[in-house]
This record gives sequence, structure tokens and C-alpha cells, in this order.
Amino acid sequence: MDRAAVAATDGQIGAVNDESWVAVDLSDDLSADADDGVAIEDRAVFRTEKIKGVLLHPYRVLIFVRLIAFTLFVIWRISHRNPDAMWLWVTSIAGEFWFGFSWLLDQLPKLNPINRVPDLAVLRQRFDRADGTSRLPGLDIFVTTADPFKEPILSTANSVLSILAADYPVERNTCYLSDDSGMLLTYEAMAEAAKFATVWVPFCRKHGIEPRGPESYFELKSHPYMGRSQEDFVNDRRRVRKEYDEFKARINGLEHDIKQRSDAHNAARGLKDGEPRATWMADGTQWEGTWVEPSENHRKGDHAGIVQVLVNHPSHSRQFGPPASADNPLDFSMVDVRLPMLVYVSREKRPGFNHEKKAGAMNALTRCSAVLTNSPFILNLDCDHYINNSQALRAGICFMLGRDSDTVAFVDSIPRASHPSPFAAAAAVVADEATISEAVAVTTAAYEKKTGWGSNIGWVYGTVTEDVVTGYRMHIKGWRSRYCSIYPHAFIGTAPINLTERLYQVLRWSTGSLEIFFSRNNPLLGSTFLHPLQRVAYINITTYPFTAIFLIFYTTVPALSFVTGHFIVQRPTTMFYVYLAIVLGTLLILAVLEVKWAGVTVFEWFRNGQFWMTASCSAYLAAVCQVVVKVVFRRDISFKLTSKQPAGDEKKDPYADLYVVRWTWLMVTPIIIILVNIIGSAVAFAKVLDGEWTHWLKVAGGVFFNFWVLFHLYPFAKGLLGRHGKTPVVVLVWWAFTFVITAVLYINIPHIHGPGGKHGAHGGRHSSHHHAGNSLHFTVWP
Ligand SMILES: O=c1ccn([C@@H]2O[C@H](COP(=O)(O)OP(=O)(O)O[C@H]3O[C@H](CO)[C@@H](O)[C@H](O)[C@H]3O)[C@@H](O)[C@H]2O)c(=O)[nH]1
Ligand SMILES: [Mn+2]
Repeated sequence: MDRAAVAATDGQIGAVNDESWVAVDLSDDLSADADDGVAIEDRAVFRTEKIKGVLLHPYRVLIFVRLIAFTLFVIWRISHRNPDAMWLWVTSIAGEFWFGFSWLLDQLPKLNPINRVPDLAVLRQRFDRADGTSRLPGLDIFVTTADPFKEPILSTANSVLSILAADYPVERNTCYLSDDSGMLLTYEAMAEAAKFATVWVPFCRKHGIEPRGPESYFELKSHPYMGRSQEDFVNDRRRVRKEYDEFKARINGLEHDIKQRSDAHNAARGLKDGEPRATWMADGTQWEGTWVEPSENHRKGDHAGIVQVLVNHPSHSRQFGPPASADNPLDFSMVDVRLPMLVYVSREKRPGFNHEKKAGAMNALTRCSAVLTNSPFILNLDCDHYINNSQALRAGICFMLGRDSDTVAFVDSIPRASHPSPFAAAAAVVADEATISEAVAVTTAAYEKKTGWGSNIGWVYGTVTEDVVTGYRMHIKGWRSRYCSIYPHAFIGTAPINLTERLYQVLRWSTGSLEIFFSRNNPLLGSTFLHPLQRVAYINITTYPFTAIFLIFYTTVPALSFVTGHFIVQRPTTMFYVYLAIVLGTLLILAVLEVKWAGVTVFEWFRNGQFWMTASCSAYLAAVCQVVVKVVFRRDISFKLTSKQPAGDEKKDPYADLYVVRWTWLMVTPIIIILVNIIGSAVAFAKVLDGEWTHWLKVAGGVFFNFWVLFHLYPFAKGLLGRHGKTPVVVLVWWAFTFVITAVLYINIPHIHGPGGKHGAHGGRHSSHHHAGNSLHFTVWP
């Protein structure tokens, strides 16, 4: 490893937002990095930071104030019945209880925010040796992919490249790619990535490149220079960029190449009609996985297991590259050119066996890696995640070692004790056939039958959010987590920006959460190893979708009150308004404080609120329905892969997908809510115009709330209108259209006046009520 590069990147690791945090054990007036003055020998491998007192104390006081105000508010509500509409009164109070309860679930675990900051200089001093070797523990990194088309292979390749190029001792770091599609396309893309890595990785090391995923690196507008010679860097970068473009072209051509090659082989064999047409590897053998033209034993969900070592385990001593020459202009003579081991794994799949989605893939990888490298630590990335900070692996490992370098001996002993892995030995071992067939044997479809895998061992089955439940199982067994957020961000992943896809993703997450709630892994039942606040956090994460039921009530019923004339609150008093104001005001200030130390903007927080509203009344509701059906009728929930954006196409607008509308039933409820609120405000307007209600100022209060709901659903409406929605005018025109039509109809068609209409005195009273009734909502939003 190039020392200059290390030093340059090293200085960058820090907390995300340094001004709000202070080291624990230090008073507020000392800066967070005060222990830079302490000698390296005396420093811990990471330090703990808390929020500065000036922010934290008011934060906690506000939480307390809000709790009291909320309690008084609910007491007020219970003691002021609404005899006109008792059902409204009862259901709304139930809703307020729920909102209050879920606010507490969300708030309590945040009472004492803690961040950890790894000290990489200490880690290096204790674990790295002068000759370039290291005593750091082994680390097996798993990347999962399930479909080379839905999950673009270029993105998967980038993920793998970012891992191979990360700063970690190469002989102790292995990357496993799990391919649930079993397709040659994925395999060959990985083989290409391994080839390109021989240029990319030494280039990263030589010049201290950040980030080390090539796509995200070359996307950067400027390329700040970290290493030694500027001119050398510019030349090398141009050269590597060219290599990367060629690599991309090869990846894009793979599908065609495989097809052509296979056609040639099949033609040479003179296949008769109806005979299966095999897919052929470059070495002239038949691919054992899924074929391009699927046939028996060679289709998705029905194929053999495959384990292929793409990059073998490296030697244990540094290997410098060649100097620049005529056909190789890159000078790697001062750079270690070894690569970490890279293994392609496609577990066996057979009809009749539940392959248990990602959790099943992770368990197969766990066993397969145990046979090959058996590192004591595992890291998992999805195919669309990448390492964004080359120090991320070292940063993470800091928390696995404690303050005490003696633990290394212990950590080293784990692989030796648990499995006689060939690579745990000091010398480099080439994966021999016996070992490989052993690795294949542990990934067979039948392997887990009548075992504890998926329930007590490994990743847990039975939910579409296996990550949540697996973390939970670890915590109830006594494992502890540590929160660490560094800058530049350690990892970056992608999420769909298309409304439909995003709603589906949130549907899956909320469904998975509820599945856990209705299972033996309900956090109310967890062992006492769970910290009480951790239990609260798990209750929150497994119950939040229930909010949908109350939210839909609160975003429709008040608007309908304009039509029916029945309101949630009958006669608000001054105290009612006072409580309400405190409950609302504190919520806002709490958010502003959180936003400050979290390093996001108030705008982002608000956007998040808008999406929360949209998702709650669509995906969360659907999740509740799905899981009720599952629990009652024992029907399994299907898993839909989250669609990924195509990577690496510069000509394409990255936001093109944003306004592509694909209809889904999930959109029905938000649409109804939008309509109800427009109609509600239009009717209120009409009643005022009509002279039915005279207290127009008070009506305005109610209408304001309708607008507030609409404002939250505005991005949804824009998304729904597709490309046209790019101009906000279109949304406004639709809104005005609906509003005017409703108001005109209301005024001109006498029979839609409800029984409560045309009572001057009553009308006045009612109008004052909605204001209150409608305002309730925002009271209680968590
Ligand atoms: O049968 C399957 C299905 C999925 N996957 C992989 O699982 C990962 C996550 O799937 P995706 O559809 O992308 O879900 P996301 O919602 O984007 O993923 C988030 O949510 C999942 C839980 O639902 C977690 O497993 C992921 O780590 C987390 O990033 C991807 O790498 C897939 O290739 C498989 O390997 N096999
Ligand atoms: Mn994803």
C-alpha cells in the first residue's frame, strides 16, 4: 500500500457533522478531536461522541414538555365529548392514542444519541507491520445478486471492484458474489471485473483514489489529487479511464457474445428439433447453471450449484508490479499489485425447495465461505451498494477488536478452532478440486433440510426483511451493535426514484416488519439481553405500518366534516388551543434540533415527511392487509425484487425514471385522500359563499388543514401526472378544476345540501368546530 495515499485519506475520516458532537469524557468547551494530542500508544482504537449539551439538554426538556402537553391534551379530549357524533369522538381519540404511542416509540430510543469515531492511525500502529503485512483479522465480504437484467451487471461489477480496491490486507479479505440467477452472464461479467481489477486496484493504491468504485469515481466533476506526482496521475487516469470504457463495452457485449458462442457450439453439434440448446462457456464446456434457452436442470430455480474461484488467494508477501513499458504505460513498480480472492457462487436450486430469497443466499454463502476462507467477520453488500470510503473496512473492524490488542490472538483463533480451512494456514493455498466440491456440497438445495438454518442459525427466514429479524435475533442472543457514521460515507447504495417502484419497496419493508411482529420474533417476547430502549426501537420498527389505519382516518374524516356537518371536536376552549400549540411547536423544534446533528437539511426532513404521508396511506395500508391475509389464511407473501436503475449510461438523464408513471393499486388511497380534501375545502368555500356559514374566518382554519394534507401529497400528485407533472402548473390546474366544479355543483344543485344545512346559527357553530377538528391531526404526527 502506498503510504502517501493512506495518510492523505486518513485525515478525512470523521463524524458526519462535527460541530454538534463532543467526545464523551470531555467537557463541551474542548473540541471533539481533542485527543489528537494524546500519544498514539495511549489512544483507543475508537472514541465515543455524544451531542453537545447546548443541543441535548433543550432537546430532552422539549421531549418532556411535549409529553406533558400531549397528556393534558388527551385528558381534555376525553373530558369533552361530542354528543353529536360519538363515533367520531371515540375513533379520533383512539387515533390520538396511537399517534402519541408511536411518537414515544420513535422518540425514546433517541434520548441519548451516540456516534463512534474510529482512530485509524491507532489501528495501523497496532496491526500493520513495516513489511506491508498485517495482523488484522480476516474479512469475508458477500455481495448478492438475483438477476443480471433487473440488477444491472455493471453496477454489480462496480460493487465488487470497490471491494477489491478497498484498503484492507489483501490476503485477509475475500469477496464472494452470490448469483441467484445462476446465469453465465453474471459469471462472465465478474470474470471481466476481475480482469479490469488488475489495472484498477493498483491504480487506486498508487494514487489514493477515492471513491474506489470506478463508475462513481469517473462520474466526479473534479478529481482531487492525493498522491505524489501530478503528471503521472493525469496520464495514468487517462489510461485507466480508457481501460474502463473498454471494460464497459465488453460488459455490454457479453449477452450477445454468449449467445453467439453458444449458437456456434450448438450448430457444430447438429442439434435436432426439440433437443435442449446448451449455453457454452468460453473454455468450450457447458455452463452448469441457467441456460439462455432454459431447459430441464438449466433454468432459473432449477440448476446445479456452482463455485468458481475467479481470483485465487494471493501470496502472503508484497508483490510489486512491472515498470512502465511500451505496451504497458502504467508504472506499477512501486505498488503492490496483489488482489483479494474473488469467488463466484451460485447455490443449487431445485423445484420443491424453498430457496428463501436473500436470506437463503446469505446462509449458503456463510457455509461456502467457511469451507474456503472462514474469516471470523462477514460484511454484506447488495449488488447496488458500493464502498465509498476506502477506509470503511478498517473503520468497521475497529469495533470488532476493542481497546486491547490481545484480542487479536483470540480473533485469530476462531477460524482455526471452528474449521480447518486451508486458507487459515500461513502459506497461500490454491483452491483445489476437493475443497471446491466441498464448497459446492454445502450450497445444495437440500442441505438445510431438518436443520436449524433459518431459524436458530444464520440469516432468519419467514419475512421479506431478513436483515431486521436477523439483527434482532443477534441482539436477543447478547450481541451488541455500535453506531458509526463516518465522512466520507462508508457505503453508498441506491433506492428507486420512480414512484411506483419506491412504493413497492416500502410495501415490502413494511410487510416484512409486520411479519416479524406476528411471528415468534415479536420484540415484546425477546430475552432480557435486549436493552429496554432497544426493545422499544424494535417494537417501533415492527408496528409502524399500523399508523396507516389512523392516518387515513385523519386525512379524510375532517375534510368530510365540511359535507356532513359533524366534527371531531365540538367546542374547543382556549386551553385546547394552548395544548395543541405546544404539541405542534415542540414537534417542529425537536425536528430542527435533530436535523442539526444528523447533518441533513430541514428541507430534506420535510420531503421525508411528504413521502412518509404518501407511503403511510398507500404501502403501509397494503402491508397491513397483506399480513392479515397471511396470518389468517396462511398465504405466503411473494418477494418482488426492487428494480434498479441502469448504471453507467452517461447519455441517459439519471432522473428520467422519476416521472414515468406505472399504475398500481397502491395509488388508490392517496388519490381518494386528495379528492376528499379538495372536495371538502370546495364545499366549505361554497357554504360560505352561499351564506350557509357566516364565520368564514373559522372555516379558513379548517380549509388550511385540508391544504396542509394536500401539500404533503403534492409530490405524489406530481408523480402521478407523469411527464406533465414536471410543471407544477398542471397540478394546480387540476386542483383548481376539481375545486371549482365541486363548489359550483354544491351551490347550484339544491338537493345536495345536507340535513344540517341552512341553519344559520348552527352553521356558525359548526364552522368553528372544524377548525379545531381538522387541526387535530398535525398535533399528533410523530
Ligand atoms: O432471491 C433473492 C432476492 C434478493 N436477493 C438480493 O437481495 C438484495 C436486496 O434485494 P432488493 O430487491 O434490492 O431489496 P432492497 O429493498 O433494495 O434491499 C434492502 O432491504 C432488504 C430487506 O428487504 C435487505 O436485504 C437489503 O440489504 C436492503 O438493502 C439484492 O442484492 C438482491 O440481489 C437475492 O440474492 N436473492
Ligand atoms: Mn436495494
